[in-house]
Amino acid sequence: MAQYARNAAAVAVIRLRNPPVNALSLTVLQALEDGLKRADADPSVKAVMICGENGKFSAGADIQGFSSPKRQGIALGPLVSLIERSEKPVVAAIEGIALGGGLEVALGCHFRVAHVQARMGLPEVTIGLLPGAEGTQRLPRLIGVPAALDLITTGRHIPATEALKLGLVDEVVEENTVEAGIRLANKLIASVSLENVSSKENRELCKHARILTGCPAGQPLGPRRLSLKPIPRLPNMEAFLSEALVKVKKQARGCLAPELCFQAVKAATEQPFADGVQRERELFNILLTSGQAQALQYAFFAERAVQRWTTLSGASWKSASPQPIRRAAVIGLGTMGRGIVTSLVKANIPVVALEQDVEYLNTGRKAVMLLLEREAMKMGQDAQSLDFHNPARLQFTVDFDGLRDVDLVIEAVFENMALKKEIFKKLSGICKPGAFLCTNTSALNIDEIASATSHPQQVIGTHFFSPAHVMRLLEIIYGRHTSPAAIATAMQLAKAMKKVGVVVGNCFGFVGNRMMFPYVQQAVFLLEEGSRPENVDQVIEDFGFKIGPFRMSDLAGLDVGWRSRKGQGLTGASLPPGTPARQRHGRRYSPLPDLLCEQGRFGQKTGKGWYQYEKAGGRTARPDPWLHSFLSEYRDTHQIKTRFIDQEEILERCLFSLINEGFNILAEGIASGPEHLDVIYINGYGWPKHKGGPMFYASTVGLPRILAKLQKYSEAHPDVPELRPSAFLKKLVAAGNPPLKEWMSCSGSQSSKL
Ligand SMILES: CC(C)(COP(=O)(O)OP(=O)(O)OC[C@H]1O[C@@H](n2cnc3c(N)ncnc32)[C@H](O)[C@@H]1OP(=O)(O)O)[C@@H](O)C(=O)NCCC(=O)NCCSC(=O)C[C@@H](O)CCCCCCCCCCCCC(=O)O
Repeated sequence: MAQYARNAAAVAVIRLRNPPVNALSLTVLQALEDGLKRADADPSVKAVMICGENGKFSAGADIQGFSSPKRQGIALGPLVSLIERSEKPVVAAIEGIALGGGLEVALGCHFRVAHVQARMGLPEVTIGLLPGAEGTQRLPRLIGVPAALDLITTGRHIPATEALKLGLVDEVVEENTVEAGIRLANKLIASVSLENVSSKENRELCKHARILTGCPAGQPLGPRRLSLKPIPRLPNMEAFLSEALVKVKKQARGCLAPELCFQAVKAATEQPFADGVQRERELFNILLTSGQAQALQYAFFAERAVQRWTTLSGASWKSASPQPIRRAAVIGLGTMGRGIVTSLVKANIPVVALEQDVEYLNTGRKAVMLLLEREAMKMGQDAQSLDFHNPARLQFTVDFDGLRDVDLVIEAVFENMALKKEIFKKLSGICKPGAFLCTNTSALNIDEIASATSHPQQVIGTHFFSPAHVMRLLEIIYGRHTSPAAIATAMQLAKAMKKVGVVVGNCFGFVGNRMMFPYVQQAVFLLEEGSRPENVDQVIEDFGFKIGPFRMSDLAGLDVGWRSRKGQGLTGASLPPGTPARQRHGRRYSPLPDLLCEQGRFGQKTGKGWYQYEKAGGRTARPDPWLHSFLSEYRDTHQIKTRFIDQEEILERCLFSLINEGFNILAEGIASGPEHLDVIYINGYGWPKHKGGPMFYASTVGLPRILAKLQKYSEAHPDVPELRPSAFLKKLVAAGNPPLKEWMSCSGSQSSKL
């Protein structure tokens, strides 16, 4: 709702109230409209101030409402117009946040005062929409087309100081914003009512109010009504807009909202306000019904739902308390360790960074300092807080004794079980008993690592993604003995590092890599059967992935998987003589990646892999004629009949096998809901967010179709168990293809939090 109050000095205060973020539900909108009408009808009210409860103006329209079947009721756009038309000055007092529809309400007000720590923005684009309450028409009139286009197409939040520079707010205050808003409202009242009074003091007050408001005498509000303002012209508007469109399209990678945001702002430059608003509405409705908005809004809530973690044994976020991390340590300063140290420093956690010897330490130290300097450059003034040259904040050592008093250690050494166990044994003897011992591993067994310590309840997996200071995902893996406090602490740490932590169970590859395995496997099988790396990558990139499986493999290095397969006895010296080239343990196996590695083709780092590069370390992938003839010879050698494989088959075999593994993971309780898998894939594996993640995508394709396709491919490839439909998928189809939020109630495992 919105609370209406009168203060003694003729200012009506309307306070938006809908905890926790004062989202503009229909009830809030109705109360806001009632408040405005009441203030208008009361002759003793001379000005209105709108603010939000609990130090937050508003996070915008209630996102839940967009997916509710009943969307009738008062619309926000007309309400913003109503505010703007008011004959009594309306002031917005912005504290905390004014986002989306919240900022649009503020744009309807005649004056805006913001607290210095407030943040503002129009993030609708990030949930697949555009500012649909006339914001695409008012904002460019206020701050100009380039700045408005930037805010609307990126959805970025800006601090109050930047808003002041842009002219988005009139005043930034450090003190109580509501009081400042009332003070301004009182000055405005004085400006209106004292116009014709001739005392010197009143004339001064009037002058002050006019300077403050920029309103000429006798027309106190006209120029403050943004709908009446012309769009600030650019000398080269057309050229500017064409360039901007190219940029927006490039960054959107198949997501509709940025381009439609652009179109709405373009309409503001070409049409009168009312027509622009009409265009905004049309474009808004296209987005609202596009499916992408639904996917992006699902992703928004999924990211919040995974914060409410549970484990198979019933531990959960409700009962577990995170422990404070006053000091942390990182072991190993390779690529991952450097990124992890950087993330911790940025989170203001003092760090001890440890390497095995002085040479490695010096190399690692240089690399970390370089990363931190780059981060500091990006942060500008705020960088002072990093203070990373201070040894109390960041210390480098080769001495394990330096780890005695840390609260948490993140081991980030080479992916080798024996080495990790040796380190954990050492840590167990050195660290204080309450210290949490985290292992950065992408696949290894957490329980086995924990078995090397005397307090396995403190051991937990923290799977960072490369580059660790950039990637948002942190897969948090609990073992058999991991304590709820360790999970809660790791989740808290993820938040401090501005990452999204997802709690999952312990199995080979955990969630992300376990689902990735069948996807990559299918991609390689497709090469055997007739595709080329560039065909497969193109299909996957057209779907919206940032990078296809072969470009990805070249980037990560083919040697990583090769080492792991050698370790598993799938290739290399330990392979029993007589093992068929294309079969392991009775299943289909492709030795293609091993053969490339044997040729020294490790990907970008060697200048050759699935593609060729301009040089070792080069980044521009070009199709490689050598690889094409190598594939032909390989097919001849193994008498594989080549066929044309269409895009549909490429997409389905890669994605449906990945999704199928997702259903197995859910059935086993390794993740407690489909939203966990989706958050992992969006934030760690480049799954296009506007397709909602693999499990959401499955729900949009329809589970019966996924099942039928898997059955078809499985019959064609009986030696590929990953294509055999998961029992849980079959169960869901038999249960009538229930909506995603009901899946877990059919699993016999835990329930989804969505
Ligand atoms: C606000 C935040 C920055 C806060 O972050 P923080 O980390 O502090 O906290 P959380 O993110 O965990 O959030 C706490 C809590 O609040 C929930 N929540 C947050 N924002 C919203 C919201 N806007 N709506 C609902 N719920 C919200 C969140 O889920 C958490 O809940 P939990 O249960 O997990 O505790 C951060 O939350 C944030 O960034 N929020 C989103 C901000 C945003 O995107 N705002 C834009 C919203 S969309 C909008 O405003 C649209 C407008 O332009 C108006 C459009 C006009 C509408 C017209 C509609 C007409 C439709 C009819 C068309 C007819 C055609 C037809 O029928 O076919």
